Amino acid sequence: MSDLHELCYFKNRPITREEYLVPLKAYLKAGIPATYTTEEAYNYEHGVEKEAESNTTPMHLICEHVPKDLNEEEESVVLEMMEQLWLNGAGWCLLNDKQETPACVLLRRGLHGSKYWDSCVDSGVRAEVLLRKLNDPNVEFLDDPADEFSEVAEEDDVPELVDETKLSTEQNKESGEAAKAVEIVQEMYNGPAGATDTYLNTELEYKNGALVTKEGADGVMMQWEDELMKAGSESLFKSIEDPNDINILNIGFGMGIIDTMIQEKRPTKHYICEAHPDVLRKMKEEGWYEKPGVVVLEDLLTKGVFFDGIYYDTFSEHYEDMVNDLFDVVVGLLKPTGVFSFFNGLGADRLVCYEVYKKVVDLDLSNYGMSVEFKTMKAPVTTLQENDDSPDSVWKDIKRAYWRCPLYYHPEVRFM
Ligand SMILES: C[S@@+](CC[C@H](N)C(=O)[O-])C[C@H]1O[C@@H](n2cnc3c(N)ncnc32)[C@H](O)[C@@H]1O
Repeated sequence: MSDLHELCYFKNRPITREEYLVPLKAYLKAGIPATYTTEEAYNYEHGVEKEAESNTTPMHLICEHVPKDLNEEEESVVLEMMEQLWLNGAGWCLLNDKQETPACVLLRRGLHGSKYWDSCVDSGVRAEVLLRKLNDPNVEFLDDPADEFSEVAEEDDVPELVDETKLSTEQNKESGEAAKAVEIVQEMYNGPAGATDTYLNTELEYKNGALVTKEGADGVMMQWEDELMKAGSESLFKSIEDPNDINILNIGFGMGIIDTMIQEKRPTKHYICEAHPDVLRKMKEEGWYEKPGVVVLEDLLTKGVFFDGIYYDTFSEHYEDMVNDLFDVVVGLLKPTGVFSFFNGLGADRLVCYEVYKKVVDLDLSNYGMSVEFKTMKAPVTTLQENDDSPDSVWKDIKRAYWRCPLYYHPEVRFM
């Protein structure tokens, strides 16, 4: 084990700047990467050449060993140690041998919501926002960023944010671990199916309280989400401009759960946008095309109608689609008093990713002059991994669980 790792076990108390922060900074300055793993240290010491499969980083060790009874002073030293590691490119979503990110370790130890947890989430948000910028074709890189990196690293008086951004950029570009982390995150956020075109050409079936793809058994919609849909339908009727002229739009019919709830509230007009032929067939069979006030749109056309409430819950679409296309549409179609809500499954494979995306979506919406409020709800325990083998697990016969969080953050979005 390296000295850097040794430090992260917090064997000596009290935790002071001199004993912990100062050496940590020195190791990093001497060139030990913030992503140096215990597996790499082991392989080095034992002459193993094979690349390790897991990544237990110093950040994992800190999250695993930070004592729970720290006083304020000690806590601030630990937080500064974490900041130093983030600043030097520690990965917020690298996985240890238990497939845990550093924040997952905190969660397991009952430290969800602690300052250490917030530090992990904030680092994730910065990394995600930066990643977006790096992928933006309009961003130009000036000169050779490697030169800039070494200059910046040596200047102590450079403002922190600038410093961190440049360091992280380099880390993301140069480190294999960071690239792997990016892959993991993208996989997490991309949801159960990749592309809309493929999805629309995939046969679906309604089976055992779920809408699934016929061959792959991907869950498109499941009955256990009804409480979440209830919260969605309530939100849509919260800011009605004229009670005699209520217009609601739902994008994505699925099992018609939210649409049935919307119907019970008798809006003047209820637009439903749905694209999949098998779902449209089901809607015809169930008489949705003939219901008074219901307008079925097979494509999201602008009809000169403005909505009191818009709900969005589709399948196989990526977060980028929401930011790049949907938010434009919402801004154009929502009444100034209206409420927009959506099925919030962004990053729901793990709580830390879910909370990172909660912040990212807030930042993105603010660019549209909108703000989001989240109401915390409990998600059914049968969705959690530890219940996978129980007979009432909702994931029985479903290829891939798309929900693993104990909480659901129900979003309500309004113009600021
Ligand atoms: C998760 S389900 C919606 C479930 C619905 N909220 C409910 O309460 O039952 C997603 C639905 O969105 C539909 N969908 C997928 N892509 C779409 C698109 N581009 N436009 C409209 N609907 C789409 C799918 O066919 C599917 O019926």
